[in-house]
Amino acid sequence: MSHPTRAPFGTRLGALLAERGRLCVGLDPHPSVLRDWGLDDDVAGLERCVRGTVAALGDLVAVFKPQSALFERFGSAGVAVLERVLVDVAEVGALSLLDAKRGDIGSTMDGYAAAYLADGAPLAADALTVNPYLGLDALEPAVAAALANGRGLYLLARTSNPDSGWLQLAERDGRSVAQLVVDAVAERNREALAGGEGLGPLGVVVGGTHGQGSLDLDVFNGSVLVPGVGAQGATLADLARSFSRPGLLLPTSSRGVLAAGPDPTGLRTAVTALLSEGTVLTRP
Ligand SMILES: O=C(O)c1cc(=O)[nH]c(=O)n1[C@@H]1O[C@H](COP(=O)(O)O)[C@@H](O)[C@H]1O
Repeated sequence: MSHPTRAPFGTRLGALLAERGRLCVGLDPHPSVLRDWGLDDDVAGLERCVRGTVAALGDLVAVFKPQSALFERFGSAGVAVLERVLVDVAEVGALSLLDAKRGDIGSTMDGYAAAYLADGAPLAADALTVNPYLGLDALEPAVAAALANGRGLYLLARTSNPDSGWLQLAERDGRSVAQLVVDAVAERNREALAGGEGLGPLGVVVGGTHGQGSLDLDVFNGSVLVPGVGAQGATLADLARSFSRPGLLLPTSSRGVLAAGPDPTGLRTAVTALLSEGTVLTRP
């Protein structure tokens, strides 16, 4: 059942991507980013960087992805900035994807679902990255909360780090572990969509550094978040060549975009260039 006042996540995402273009900007306020912006590596610097980025790009970008770790490193004061920037993202009409990669046994996952996916929670986001490698049963509370509240989840499938294949390309019955995640997500989306068209509420993460590789996305019915664009070396043209269905992709770049700051015009120029480059991702 969807939240009465909020359309399903896939519907909201699809509409916004059609309007603004297919790009997610990661809010990863590393010490090096703050230094390059001429800011101190403290809570005031953190706040200037992330809120300044959303203020500069809020009308251009469909999705912002704050990286929780880089706020948590300042303790409760950093988490307060995360709360504030989640509100900023909502106020500019973009979607927030909180990158916290949560995953724990089901009873604890209830707690994470209450923290990030419940209406009224201070850290509630439109979507959350989650780690399925404890087993899909463990994620059930998050799936239930997301579906009930018109929010989304992105499950890690094939991550961008160099050795992710060590686990994620191991095979069971001829399918890679990453493929098992993709197929399980597609099945849940089919149930959630109940015969309807469009994107389901659950997405997967596939690193752009590896490309599609042996993954089969032919019948996938959700958003595919693709990190690794920019600082990790992938380009949107690479993605268009590598993926059989580039129209499913949500490329995300953090340091690659933030490097153009702090000047708002510089940030907007960098994002406008990526959005126009992103038109190569047109196949459905
Ligand atoms: O889930 C993610 O966003 C993610 C998955 C993955 O496989 N690789 C990956 O880099 N990420 C995140 O995407 C961001 C990449 O940042 P940049 O390399 O600066 O663009 C970081 O916040 C990572 O934690």
